[in-house]
Amino acid sequence: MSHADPTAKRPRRFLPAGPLKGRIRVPGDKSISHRSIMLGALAVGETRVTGLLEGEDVLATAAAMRAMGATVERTGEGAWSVHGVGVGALLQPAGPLDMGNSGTSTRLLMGLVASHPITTSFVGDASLSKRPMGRVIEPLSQMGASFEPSEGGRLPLTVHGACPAVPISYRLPVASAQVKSAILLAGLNTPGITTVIEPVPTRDHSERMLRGFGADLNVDIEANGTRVITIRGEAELKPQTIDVPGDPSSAAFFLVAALITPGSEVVIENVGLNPTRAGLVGVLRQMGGRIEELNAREVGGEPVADLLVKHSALKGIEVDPAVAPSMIDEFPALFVAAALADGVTVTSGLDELRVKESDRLAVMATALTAAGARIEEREDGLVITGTGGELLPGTPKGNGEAIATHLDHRIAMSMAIAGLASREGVEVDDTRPIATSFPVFEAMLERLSA
Ligand SMILES: O=C(O)C1=C[C@@H](OP(=O)(O)O)[C@@H](O)[C@H](O)C1
Ligand SMILES: C=C(OP(=O)(O)O)C(=O)O
Repeated sequence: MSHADPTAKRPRRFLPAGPLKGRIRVPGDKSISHRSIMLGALAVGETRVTGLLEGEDVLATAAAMRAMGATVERTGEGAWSVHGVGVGALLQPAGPLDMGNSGTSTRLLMGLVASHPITTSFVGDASLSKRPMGRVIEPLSQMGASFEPSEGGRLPLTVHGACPAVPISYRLPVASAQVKSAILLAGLNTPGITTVIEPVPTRDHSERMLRGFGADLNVDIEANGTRVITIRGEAELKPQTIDVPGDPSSAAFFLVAALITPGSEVVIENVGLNPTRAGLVGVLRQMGGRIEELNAREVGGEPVADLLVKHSALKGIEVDPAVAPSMIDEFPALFVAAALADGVTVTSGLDELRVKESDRLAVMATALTAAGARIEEREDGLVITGTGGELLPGTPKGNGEAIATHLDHRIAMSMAIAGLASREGVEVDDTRPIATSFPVFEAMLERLSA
């Protein structure tokens, strides 16, 4: 019997490795997985999902939808069946909804609850409890819901849904798919037409999937690129069969790992390449990364391809801030690529990275510096002077101590791949958060470098 303390951190040293070779298939897209369960839970009848990401964040969404009356069952590996209750028929959960580490679950479900006759509390881990919820509280309050948040608009918080809610027209003050989606989901059970005006486009899975489930949703694109999204409420959703494409945000770690590890050649199969998500591939190519798209096709209404990636001599570039929303979760991995490139990489327009699972600008600056990189942290981005080769610990600021990951899965995985290109390895203080989005990450990394 194991006496290991389940609450203890799980540190690990990621060692330099030989070339990465082989084919992998990363788990299903996290954003699409959350939405499959939420929308399935609102449709009348059975929605079947394959390729669902079975990470902790998505399991938190599944548990919450169950607590509000839907039947959500696992029928096989990545195969799930959801019997929905119908829009407007979510039930009052018996206790607080535990969102774990997941911002997407929290903000989207706050939207759903906001237009149902439900009062419930949302709780989460230490990381999630620091993240700003005011950005959804504001529009959802305009729709009639009321909120009792903790100080600073944070979790734990209680939502009192409004039924009927009031349709609004809301211009997004931050480029956030979570805020957009929260309003659209609230709009599903709101009489009349709810409008979201999106000056900077963000991932559009909610729009695609709501339409796929039969919602009356329309997107107009103005001459300046602003997107005006309208949804007619009191909708009836029809159950769907969904095949979830591989997550480009998970593929990102292996793209970068193969690019920076000499001799590597890897095929990552079935990667979602929705243009609102695929920014990293273009940026890595601009840096000289050899990435080919093979077998381009459509899966679950999303563009998908197999990516062939080979070790490449990367060079530093200035990253156009306009691409940021289409690769927002991939910056920690990009920073690793930049730390090993030849020359300087400048990033800007990344204020949103400061309110993710951790402050990803500060935490990656500290982590990469400790691993031997040269980083200048600015208000809205990092300036990284690449080594053009490997990371050498023991630089003046590096202290060889374990990298602090601050309950952030993407920091842990980014620094794990930085270890591949280091002379002495990189020690990550806690690998547990990886399970939120990519439970098989470590096994996949071992298989490719074996
Ligand atoms: O809508 C989504 O599924 C997500 C939107 C993004 O967050 P923001 O909306 O806060 O940018 C992203 O960082 C997150 O991982 C998933
Ligand atoms: C920001 C992320 O997720 P969330 O906001 O759902 O916690 C992420 O996965 O990088």
